[in-house]
Amino acid sequence: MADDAGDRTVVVSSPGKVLLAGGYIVLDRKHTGLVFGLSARIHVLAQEIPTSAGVHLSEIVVQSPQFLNSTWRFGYHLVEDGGGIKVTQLQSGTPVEPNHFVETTLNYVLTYIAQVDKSKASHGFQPASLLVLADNDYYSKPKHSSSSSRPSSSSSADGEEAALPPTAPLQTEKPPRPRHFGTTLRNAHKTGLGSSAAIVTSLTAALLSHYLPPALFDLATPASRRVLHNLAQVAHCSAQGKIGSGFDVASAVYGSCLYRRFSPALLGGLPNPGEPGFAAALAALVDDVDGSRWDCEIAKEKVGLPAGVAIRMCDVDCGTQTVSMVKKVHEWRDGNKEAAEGVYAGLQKRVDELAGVLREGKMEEIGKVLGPVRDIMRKLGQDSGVPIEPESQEAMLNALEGVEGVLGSVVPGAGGYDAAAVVMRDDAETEKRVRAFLREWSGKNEIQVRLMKVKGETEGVRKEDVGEFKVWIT
Ligand SMILES: Nc1ncnc2c1ncn2[C@@H]1O[C@H](COP(=O)(O)OP(=O)(O)O)[C@@H](O)[C@H]1O
Ligand SMILES: C[C@@](O)(CCOP(=O)(O)OP(=O)(O)O)CC(=O)O
Repeated sequence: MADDAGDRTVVVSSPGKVLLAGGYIVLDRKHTGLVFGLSARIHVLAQEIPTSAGVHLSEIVVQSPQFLNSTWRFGYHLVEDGGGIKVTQLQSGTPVEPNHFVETTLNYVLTYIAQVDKSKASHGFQPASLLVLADNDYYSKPKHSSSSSRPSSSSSADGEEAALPPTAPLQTEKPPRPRHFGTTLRNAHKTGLGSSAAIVTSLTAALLSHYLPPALFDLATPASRRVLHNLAQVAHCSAQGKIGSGFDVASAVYGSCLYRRFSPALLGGLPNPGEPGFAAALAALVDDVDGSRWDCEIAKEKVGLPAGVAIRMCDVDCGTQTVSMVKKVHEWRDGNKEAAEGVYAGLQKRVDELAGVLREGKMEEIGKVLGPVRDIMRKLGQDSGVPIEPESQEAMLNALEGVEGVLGSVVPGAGGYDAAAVVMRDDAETEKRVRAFLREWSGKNEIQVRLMKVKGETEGVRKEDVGEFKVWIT
């Protein structure tokens, strides 16, 4: 193991997101969306893998100890003709399902690192272990589990302990104890907080911080955060099939902001990983030395939250397909240009108003601007034949808005059946009333809705104190 191994151990975390207003319109560069970061974070701990003298290992291992069968081992090689670093998932023992977002991120980030630090291209990468720890709100509690604790060894009938590192996590307070969900990642029920953007961002930041010297990458500097943003956007877009506006990666890096997307054409000329010229083209795009390529706007100063007000998320026990919803809305927009322009401009006006009201702390006006946001989203859904604010959500939100302390509500992001955002007074009494309301509503209706712990928060990516994660360090 290298002498400076201790210094290379790093923990980075990024927040989840809620697009409070601006769904669909934010896909168009003419418009903006109001996005808040969330207190639920995904942490990635990067550390060297210690090797015995004489043993040569060239592996990068990514593990998600909260899920079954979630250790991904990768070998890597340098591709000729400037094709960059390509990783290959290694299988041994029980076959492990590929993790497309992780694999894609490794291809992009290792290529970038080898391009800016030539010693990596010639001498290779020291083996590294990357541990992913997601705050529990990213996934619904497994139905059979009664408490927040990780299963004990004795309760492990299905081999889930095998996914855990040798030193078990025992911390109770900070950071919150990560739950084992007792399932594979594929079968986990996501709550829609933006896990892929947060993991791609944290993994990218952890790899850059772990492998590059501070002179080349230091998360504390605006220049490095720009590199992180650009690289994470490119990797996430590639893994996602270039369909999103990138608001989720922007908020994972910068936290809450009014977001205007980058031109989709920006990524058009980039070869795929492994293709000739990929490495140089990627580094040029990410570094964007003259600042001419990345035209996204991330306005943090336009976003705020009045003291005593919280944005809270409700998890609704139903699924929603963002991609097919976007496709249908776009079909409607393309066939009804004039009407769509009116609806989009109307929503933009409300997005700006909402940002202004929240920023200026006008608590009493929050409901007055969120109401019209809901009306426009509902109408957009009706016009395009997409359940953006379906009747079941409409009825629930209308009733929820009658609970004392609730200032307004909205179906966030693309809308649909799976989530609701509530802007409410940030006190225990309001929380109690909201929980009681949701319990009663779930009892009387055929949906299960629950208030999650997560709250809107303004901070983006950050380095964490490694000492708080020492039980995970091997
Ligand atoms: N804890 C985790 N560990 C490893 N990969 C994860 C984790 N959570 C999410 N991912 C990655 O993100 C993908 C989920 O992305 P996606 O379906 O777009 O959901 P979301 O809307 O939450 O971003 C997973 O398939 C996996 O590749
Ligand atoms: C439609 C959108 O404008 C907003 C979607 O927001 P969600 O928060 O619903 O997104 P997912 O987490 O991917 O389901 C698409 C976009 O801007 O990427």
